[in-house]
Parts: sequence; structure tokens; C-alpha cells
Amino acid sequence: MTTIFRLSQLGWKPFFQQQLSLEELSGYLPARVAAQHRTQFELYSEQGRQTLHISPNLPSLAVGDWVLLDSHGVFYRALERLSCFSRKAAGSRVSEQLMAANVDTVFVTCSLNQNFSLSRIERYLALTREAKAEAFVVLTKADLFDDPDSLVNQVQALDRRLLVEAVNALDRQSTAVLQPWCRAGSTVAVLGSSGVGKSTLINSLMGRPVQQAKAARDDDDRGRHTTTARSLHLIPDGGVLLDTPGMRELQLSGCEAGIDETFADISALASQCRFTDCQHQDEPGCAVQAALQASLIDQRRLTNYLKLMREQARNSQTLAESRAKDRSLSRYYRKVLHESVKLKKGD
Ligand SMILES: Nc1nc2c(ncn2[C@@H]2O[C@H](COP(=O)(O)OP(=O)(O)OP(=O)(O)O)[C@@H](O)[C@H]2O)c(=O)[nH]1
Ligand SMILES: [Zn+2]
Repeated sequence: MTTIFRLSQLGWKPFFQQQLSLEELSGYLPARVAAQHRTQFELYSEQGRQTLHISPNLPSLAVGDWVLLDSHGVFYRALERLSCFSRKAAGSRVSEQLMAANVDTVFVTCSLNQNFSLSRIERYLALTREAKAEAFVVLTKADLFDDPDSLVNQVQALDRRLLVEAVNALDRQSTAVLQPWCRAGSTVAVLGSSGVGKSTLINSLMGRPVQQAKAARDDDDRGRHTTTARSLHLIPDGGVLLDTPGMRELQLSGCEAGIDETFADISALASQCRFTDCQHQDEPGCAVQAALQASLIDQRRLTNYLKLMREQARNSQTLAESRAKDRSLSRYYRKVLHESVKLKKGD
């Protein structure tokens, strides 16, 4: 039996509808990428499930992307994205790996036990904001603590406008506070480190156990098909949940804007430093260090900001850049060698 989906069930909304011309509205079928397998994408549309073979003619697509198909089910074009999570492997565009597209809200998950870390939360906030999605911090295992509110307040202090809730991820009544973000037209995803309760939270939101998406094997050269779990799930409250293998291993790279937004207080200060390339260590005229001395920002937050900035800069350095550096270094060495030979010869 073919499952027929309503567009609204798949997260369709005015942002996508507005991109369609009159001709496209009448003659083309919107479909959403629900899974990425080794050789094909799985699509969901009002006509059910379809597959789309991965070929060089296709633009790069991610789970969550919307595409238009013609009346023969042939790919016509991809729609503009609202948000996109990617892994910029070695920084170049070619090796950019897309993880998920069109996520509205990310449940940044952190447990209230010894794993609780403001710095880790800031890291996930930076990733979420870089992708242009909204963050909602979900603090799990609230049932195991007497005073979850004190930690909720610490997270809230990072940003007054941040959405934060402490929940028992095992209890559907407790996770019901997330329902308004899981209604028709919304797409959500869950980020967080291992063991914090992401799968538990997903199962509660879905109202049933959901199989975790498995990474497809790349080295499958014997022609066997790799079974990859679906990455797109329809939430009973009407929204869509994306759970792609790559989302769980996201790293910071090319995340400067996301870090700037997450640490808006520090980046505003950094723009007032005397030197534009100030590292905020002990340079004269450093506005960040001055604010630290005046206790306007705390040391933990500054240390984390500097660490995340360094990390993203390192990850984003493209292969091309490092090769170019190698080339100019060897040119420099050759020049030095040439000069010293000339000196020795006395000319
Ligand atoms: N008491 C309690 N236990 C929880 C809660 N959330 C998760 N757990 C338990 O914590 C353990 C880890 O939860 P998972 O949902 O597997 O964590 P995960 O983030 O999906 O972990 P990975 O799959 O490694 O990424 C399980 O034993 C859960 O039952 C909670 O809110 N309260
Ligand atoms: Zn500075």
C-alpha cells in the first residue's frame, strides 16, 4: 500500500510555496528528501514515496531539502533552503557535506548530571545559529535532580531570549512543553553529545521507539545494498523530525558567524579592540581583556569563545590554503637557498 502524504505533514510552508511560479504550481510536484542512500535519495510527496538516483546532474541535496519533480517524476529543481547543516570538510565547497536542510528548531540537548556543561551548550548553539536554525535548550534527566532550576537559570543567563526547559525525557507529559515546536509546518532536529538522552527524547516526541539512522557504508564496492534507516520522521503532533547520522557528529568549521551570534557580548567588545587582529590575550587596547578585568564577562565564557574560534579557524583552513602555504614556503626556501649560494660565490 502506498502511503500518501499531505504537504503540510511534510513541513511545507509559505516560504517554499512562494518560490513556485504559476506554471510550477500547476505542473510540478514538490517532494521532500527523506533519506540519503548510497546511490539514491528517498523522497516523500503527495504521491507517496519515490526514489531519485544520485547523478552528477543533480545539485547537492540533503535530507530535508525540497525539490520539484515534473509529471514524469523527473527532477526539475531544488528549492531555496531556510537553514542548512553542513560539514565543510577541509573548507572547500566541493567537499562540503550536507547533513540536513530546512530545520526550523534544534533541540540542543544536555543532561543535568555531571555531563552538564555551559561550554558544550555554547558549542551547539554556535552550530545551530550558523545553520540559521532556532535553538531550544532541552536539559534532560530533570527527574534525577532536586533543583534543576538552578541549572536552567545558568543556561538562561547565557542569553535572555534563549528557550530553555528541564525535562524528564522518558516522560511524555514532561516533554509536552516541546509540542508547540513540533506542530504541522515545523521541522525539528536534536543535537547533543552521547548519552544525554537524544534517542529517549526522540522516542517521547514520536510516541514510539524510532530506529536511529545509521551511517551508510561508503566502502561497499561489492554491489550489496546498505540498509540505511530513514532520517525523516512524521511527529504525531504534526511536525517533522530529522535525525541524520551526520548531525550527531557535527564539528565546528566555518562557524564564525554562529560563534559571533552566540557570544554577541564578546564579539561586540572585540570590535572595539585597538588592533583588528587582536587575539584578546595581552595586547594593548584590548576591550575584551578590559571587560574581563572589570568583571563584565566571565573567564569561562571568554575561554570557551577563544577555544571555539581557534577550533573553527583550524577546521576551516582549506586544503587549497594549506597547499598554497606549502608552495609559498618552498618558494621562499628556494629563494633563501639561491641568495646564500650567490653570497658564497661572492656575487
Ligand atoms: N532518568 C532519566 N533517564 C534518562 C533521561 N533521558 C535519557 N535517559 C537515560 O539515559 C541513557 C542514555 O539515553 P539515550 O537516549 O540513549 O542517549 P543519546 O543521547 O541518544 O545517546 P547516543 O545514542 O550515544 O548519542 C538511557 O539509559 C536513557 O534511558 C531522563 O530525562 N531521565
Ligand atoms: Zn582584544
